[in-house]
Amino acid sequence: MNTLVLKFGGSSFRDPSDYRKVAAHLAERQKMSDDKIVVVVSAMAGATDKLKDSVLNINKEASPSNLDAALATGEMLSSCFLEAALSRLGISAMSLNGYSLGIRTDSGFGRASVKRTDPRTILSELQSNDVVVAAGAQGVDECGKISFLGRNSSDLTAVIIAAMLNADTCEIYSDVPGVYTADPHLIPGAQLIPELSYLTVTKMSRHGAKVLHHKAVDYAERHRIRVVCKSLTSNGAIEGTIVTHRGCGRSVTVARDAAVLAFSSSMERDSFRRLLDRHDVSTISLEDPGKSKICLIDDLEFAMQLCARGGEHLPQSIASQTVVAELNSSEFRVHLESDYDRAISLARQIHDRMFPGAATEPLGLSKKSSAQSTTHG
Ligand SMILES: Nc1ncnc2c1ncn2[C@@H]1O[C@H](COP(=O)(O)OP(=O)(O)O)[C@@H](O)[C@H]1O
Ligand SMILES: N[C@@H](CC(=O)OP(=O)(O)O)C(=O)O
Repeated sequence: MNTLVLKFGGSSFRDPSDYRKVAAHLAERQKMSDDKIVVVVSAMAGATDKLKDSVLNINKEASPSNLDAALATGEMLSSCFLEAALSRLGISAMSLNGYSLGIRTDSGFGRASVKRTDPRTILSELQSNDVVVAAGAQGVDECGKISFLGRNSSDLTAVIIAAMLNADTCEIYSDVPGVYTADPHLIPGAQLIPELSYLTVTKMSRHGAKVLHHKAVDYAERHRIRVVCKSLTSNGAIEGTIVTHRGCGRSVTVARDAAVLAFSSSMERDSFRRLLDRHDVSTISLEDPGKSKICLIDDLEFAMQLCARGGEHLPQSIASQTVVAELNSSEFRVHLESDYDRAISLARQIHDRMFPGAATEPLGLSKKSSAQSTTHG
């Protein structure tokens, strides 16, 4: 049995009517082949943040496992909505969530790591249904507690399921058709990159390009899965970028609200960085002579917990900055800017320099209105 694995992120579900649009697309796909479909969904846009705020408003010290159980409900609900939209079209569909998906994790709540996978439940549901709808970003730990794989990790769920089912391709749908030379919502003239290597996309993602999660790209590379980025439009699906072993693009990335941690010595910084590396927390190094800084674009809370548990020296200061990174050939040049608008104009200047003559109007809406310069990464 051949199975198609597709993923629709929160950007595809801004309104409840979007579930019907996605269901209609799946119905079309079904008509085109006899393949079964597994579709991974994220929570509706903004839902995960709302759930997190709600729990923390009730108890700002809610336990990580309590938070995970709450956040996972965003994807659970989304999968039920899509099941409803599919059955309305007469398509037999079953939604599965972390309790039944066959994804076992450790108990690292908040950013749990996958330990093993078991395709039996999905396969058995595919025997009696045409479509399985899987709630993204979740699994269960060895005690059967729900665990969240991390923010934006539904991409990872999709790739894990593709690997479980021996699918050779995983299609990731979002509100842009693929990976661009910069965020097309921020940078006029950002260009779609038709083919990119896993390594390049991972680097872009680790520096703030949200479109694909770096852990998903790593997993896809290890399991030889081709990732295809797509977008659903009123004229059907547009295929933008194929991620394989080929293609290295130049690009500019922007990461807002990154945490810049300053240590009193480079030894303390390096020791902290090694600790983060062991726990797979991405860091951006900043060549800043004498200042011993390191930058995290997310996972600050988790990093500080590791720091406390590991008896490491706490950073002397933590500042919030926007990181603008330019990827040229194999090197990153990193700029820090405390003012977001200035960071955006810097990113635009860099992009104009990289791609002279490309600048036009930004694609669609500008989501958000915007740098000491250091090298690296
Ligand atoms: N280089 C890039 N190429 C394409 N999109 C990018 C890039 N950098 C940032 N983005 C942003 O990634 C967004 C899509 O990712 P995301 O919001 O996580 O989608 P989803 O919710 O569907 O997973 C786009 O709307 C775009 O603003
Ligand atoms: N909803 C979760 C998981 C996710 O992957 O979302 P998205 O596919 O919209 O990036 C989050 O926001 O963290």
